[in-house]
Amino acid sequence: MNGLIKNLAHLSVKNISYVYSNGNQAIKDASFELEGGTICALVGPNGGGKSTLFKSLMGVVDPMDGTVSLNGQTIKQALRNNLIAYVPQTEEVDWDFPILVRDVVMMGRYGSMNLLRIASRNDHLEVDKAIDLVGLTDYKTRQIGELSGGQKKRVFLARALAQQGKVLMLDEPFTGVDVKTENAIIDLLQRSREQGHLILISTHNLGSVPEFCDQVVLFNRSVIGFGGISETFTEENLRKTFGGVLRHIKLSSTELHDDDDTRVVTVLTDDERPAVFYGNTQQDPPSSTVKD
Ligand SMILES: Nc1ncnc2c1ncn2[C@@H]1O[C@H](COP(=O)(O)OP(=O)(O)OP(=O)(O)O)[C@@H](O)[C@H]1O
Repeated sequence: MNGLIKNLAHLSVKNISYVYSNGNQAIKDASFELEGGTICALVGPNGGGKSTLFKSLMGVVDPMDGTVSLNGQTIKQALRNNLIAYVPQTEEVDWDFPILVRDVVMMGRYGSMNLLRIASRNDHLEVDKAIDLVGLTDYKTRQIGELSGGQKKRVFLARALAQQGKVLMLDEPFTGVDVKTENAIIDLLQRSREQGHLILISTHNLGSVPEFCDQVVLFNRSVIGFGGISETFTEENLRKTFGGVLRHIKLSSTELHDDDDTRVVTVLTDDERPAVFYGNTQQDPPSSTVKD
């Protein structure tokens, strides 16, 4: 959070595969590489393997084949060296556990403390700063279970910011948050990118991907497409990723507009009526502006 980070991250995922014990193949021969100073979206259908990919990058599951490394270190070494911060899906957390907001955020500092985990003055300062950045200073001494869904997400974002890892991974941080909170989170991620952090974010909110991400990994068991937003986040690639079923996908890219019409287009399945969305308001489309 303080100034530019040194030695930018280089995350390398090479030919990894993972099969759950019940035979579900969640990842098949996936490869991509990312550098610090980037926000990369991880996009794919439900059950497409995004969370399992995150778990592989967090060392929670061990790929049967392939390798994951960060700056030449194995993921286990990178975790020990405190290089990776993670914001989990809200459902993965036990909210009944009695713990204060500031203590959750302090967990982000554990990797920089000694075995006794005695927080230094600097640890307290960093925790206060991170809580302030996510706008929760007034909630610092609240039990986390007493917060709303969006506030809980911000607590975990603060924990990740306080950790100051080179890589920040967020699993669906926008689910259930209001527009103001989403914008505040995007603003924080953009600031982290400017400092040189590598940010990998899984999201179903496809409309906002071109607005704040530089790169995208399109993922459905394997990498369907990977690269810069303008060349990779295309209708054709999205159709491949989602198996031809696109619902409420808003693309304002020129690919869907050969004219000066800048309205976003929503592509629906074949049996549904096409529609144009103006912000959040659905209206009947002038047929000439919609290509499906
Ligand atoms: N613990 C598990 N045991 C067996 N199969 C699992 C387990 N967790 C996930 N799977 C299966 O692995 C596949 C990938 O699941 P995963 O949760 O990684 O997808 P996802 O892209 O994160 O989905 P969503 O967008 O719905 O969160 C799915 O077919 C899922 O049913």
